[in-house]
Amino acid sequence: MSADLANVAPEAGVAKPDALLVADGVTRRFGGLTAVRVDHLEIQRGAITALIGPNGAGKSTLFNVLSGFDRADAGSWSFDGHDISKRPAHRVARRGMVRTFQLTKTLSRLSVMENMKLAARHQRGERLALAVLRPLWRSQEREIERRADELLERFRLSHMRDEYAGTLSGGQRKLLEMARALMVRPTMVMLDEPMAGVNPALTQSLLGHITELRDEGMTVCFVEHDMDVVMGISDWVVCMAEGEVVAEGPPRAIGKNPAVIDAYLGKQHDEPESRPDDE
Ligand SMILES: Nc1ncnc2c1ncn2[C@@H]1O[C@H](COP(=O)(O)OP(=O)(O)OP(=O)(O)O)[C@@H](O)[C@H]1O
Repeated sequence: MSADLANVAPEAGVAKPDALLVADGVTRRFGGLTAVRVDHLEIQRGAITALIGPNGAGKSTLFNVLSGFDRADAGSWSFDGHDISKRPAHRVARRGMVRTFQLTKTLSRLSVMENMKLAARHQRGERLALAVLRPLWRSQEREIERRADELLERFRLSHMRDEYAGTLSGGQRKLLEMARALMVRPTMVMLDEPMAGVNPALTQSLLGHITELRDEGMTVCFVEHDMDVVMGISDWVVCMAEGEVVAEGPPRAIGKNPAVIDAYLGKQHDEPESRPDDE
């Protein structure tokens, strides 16, 4: 664990010594269902934070809201001291916070390189620039391509550069998702289940890439179901259940936290079905 987090109390909503992202009162409702109601959450700069919790806990919804891909019904959140609540995704990305997305059908029909270029344009929100600054755009295009090649090399996808993204294996897709997110040199990446559908050989490689990003100073927050992965690479773990943050702590302690056990097994797990006194 990074030394900075060593003295942080393992409590839901606890303050961090150097918080990059700070969220308050974030609520997202879908009809009658409150998918997210996070009172307070801080994400430590330069650390790997895992977001865990049972299915339907609200993890992806929280990611979507914080990164500007979904709207909140209430709440505010700041990134590096700047209020980014209610900002669209490309403005959040411009501030330095980017989330990964699974490759959609449309993206599968584009080449790996086209995917990389598209990520840069979308994250920068360049529609206006395209219309107004064509000459500048051409030189930007070259810079984008140079950056893309650099990242494809780093993630060992150079040989797939001109292939359709749809032909990539599950693990290669995850690498491409990560590479796409890095096109705009973010300070924080939010990875949604980066290991899902990845074979064990590539899992190691992906884990290596994630810790490498942290070691280079990037802040990483990821949603993950695989506890071995969580234990293996996170500096801090946040557990959600029914929309709320119910526990936080270092990975070695989180599995023993009663609130985490309750979240996964249901509160009734420690209540015997019938007590001897009842008889
Ligand atoms: N667009 C939507 N419309 C209606 N309900 C939604 C929508 N998105 C999410 N929900 C509901 O909000 C709740 C939280 O979902 P969310 O996907 O955020 O959970 P999660 O923790 O990411 O789950 P999982 O681990 O299964 O991906 C769920 O009950 C889900 O059905």
